[in-house]
Amino acid sequence: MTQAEAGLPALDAQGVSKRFGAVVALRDAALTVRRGEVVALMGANGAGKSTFVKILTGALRRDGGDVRIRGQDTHLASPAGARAAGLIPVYQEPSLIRDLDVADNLRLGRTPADPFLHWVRELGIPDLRLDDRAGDLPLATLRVLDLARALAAEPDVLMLDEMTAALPTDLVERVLRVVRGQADGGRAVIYISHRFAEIAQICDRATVLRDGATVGDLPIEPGVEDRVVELMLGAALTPAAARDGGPRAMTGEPRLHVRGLSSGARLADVSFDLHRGEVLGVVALEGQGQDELFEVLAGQRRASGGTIEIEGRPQRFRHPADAIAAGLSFVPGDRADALLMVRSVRENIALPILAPLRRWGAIPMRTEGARVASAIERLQIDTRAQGEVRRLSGGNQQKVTIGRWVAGEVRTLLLFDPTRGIDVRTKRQIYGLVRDLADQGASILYYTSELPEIPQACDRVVVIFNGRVVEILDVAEATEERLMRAAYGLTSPEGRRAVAGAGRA
Ligand SMILES: Nc1ncnc2c1ncn2[C@@H]1O[C@H](COP(=O)(O)OP(=O)(O)OP(=O)(O)O)[C@@H](O)[C@H]1O
Repeated sequence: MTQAEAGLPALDAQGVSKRFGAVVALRDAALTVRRGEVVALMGANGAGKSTFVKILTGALRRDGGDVRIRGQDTHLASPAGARAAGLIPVYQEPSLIRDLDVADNLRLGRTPADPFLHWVRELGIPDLRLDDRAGDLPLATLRVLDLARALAAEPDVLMLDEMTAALPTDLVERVLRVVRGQADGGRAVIYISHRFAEIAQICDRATVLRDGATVGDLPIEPGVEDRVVELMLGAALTPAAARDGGPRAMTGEPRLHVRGLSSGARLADVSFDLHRGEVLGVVALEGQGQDELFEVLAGQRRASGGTIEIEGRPQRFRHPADAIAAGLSFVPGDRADALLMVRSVRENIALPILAPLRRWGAIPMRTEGARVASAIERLQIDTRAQGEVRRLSGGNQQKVTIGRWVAGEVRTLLLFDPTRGIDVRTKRQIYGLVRDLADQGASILYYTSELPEIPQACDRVVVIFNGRVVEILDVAEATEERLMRAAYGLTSPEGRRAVAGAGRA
């Protein structure tokens, strides 16, 4: 690199536009990033962030605008061309081919194994084997592997789209350290996220997109959050309504009674009760058995021990249909598992409504239509590209997975990290929805990788460590510090007493 090049922005994009048929995804997007900087790219769901990154990495062609790399006007015609120019992305959805093992995936992407494995260890996954089949790995691991692959390519400009959204807190910390380290080592980073705490921790500036246009570029300093939200939404966000009444008294027979549940190597011994009208939070670091717990409850994986009772009746699930028939509705963390990608928003939301109605002959379209419309409205799903769900922005796809259960009549909802990739305003709507469902008598098990969500949405919280429940707390006592300590296996006497109580049949 010449000295003149070194002084120029690593990447400078101005006036970028892009349409998909009638949908204007970008009108006037601009972004500049220099070496040594982490720039946050922010915007509400559907603002155009992913489209912008795809243009900057050659995955999509822009309709108009200029892109300069180290001062050179550039037409990025393909992902390979962008890679050659040093622009490397990590997208929202895992990119490894599920049917291949890790080694074959590396070969396919021409990723050198040694630096890849170095970054995998650095990022906190010490036990990865190259012969692991990608499809058998948890979503969080797949995301970290995508990042390790990008780092192994030694990017000039690293672009991370919702990198931490599926990660538990311990992995998030490592990722943030590594990403900041990249910039401190002289690289440029573009960081898309809906999490302000992370942005405050590692970013230098925030560029804000609204409806496809850049509307602000601000240095990160104390108090910038409100200004960013205002720019993102075009208005100030009304303060979150305080939860009224505190946790309700949990009396009577629990709706879901789980005792000594175990499965595979990770889920060792989990017991808890979930009551009617209750939202029970689940907190755990990566790989503590939470994935297995939800899979067993959803009928996707067999329990090797323990019991599940629903309203006093013992259950044994052999298939997801058994869990659904027993009234358990599962929203998985990986939306690719939940959605029919080439079907419409309406069909995806109507799926569980139609299944029971079909048994009675003709489908009453009006009832279905009204329920679907109400779910779309309540979750503010952006339906500009509603013909096929795969064309929606990531956050809007996530809303469809939740809308499906809001539109139906849900009794027990198993939510696994439901706000992954969801913007700040819609997150609040989801907490409100979860509370409304509970007020109407639904029971909700709510795993979240974002601790600040617990007081917003939950009545009580169980913390799982090493496949076991180590602490059960009322939300009033569940400070972030206490939850983190418990998540690392450092529990309190009160929490241990509550766990001992739940262990009694
Ligand atoms: N292939 C496509 N065909 C039609 N419309 C599309 C396509 N890809 C994106 N869009 C539309 O472009 C708009 C911007 O989407 P984009 O994914 O860039 O948003 P985003 O800011 O990344 O949102 P999120 O925070 O939800 O990930 C959305 O209305 C989306 O539906």
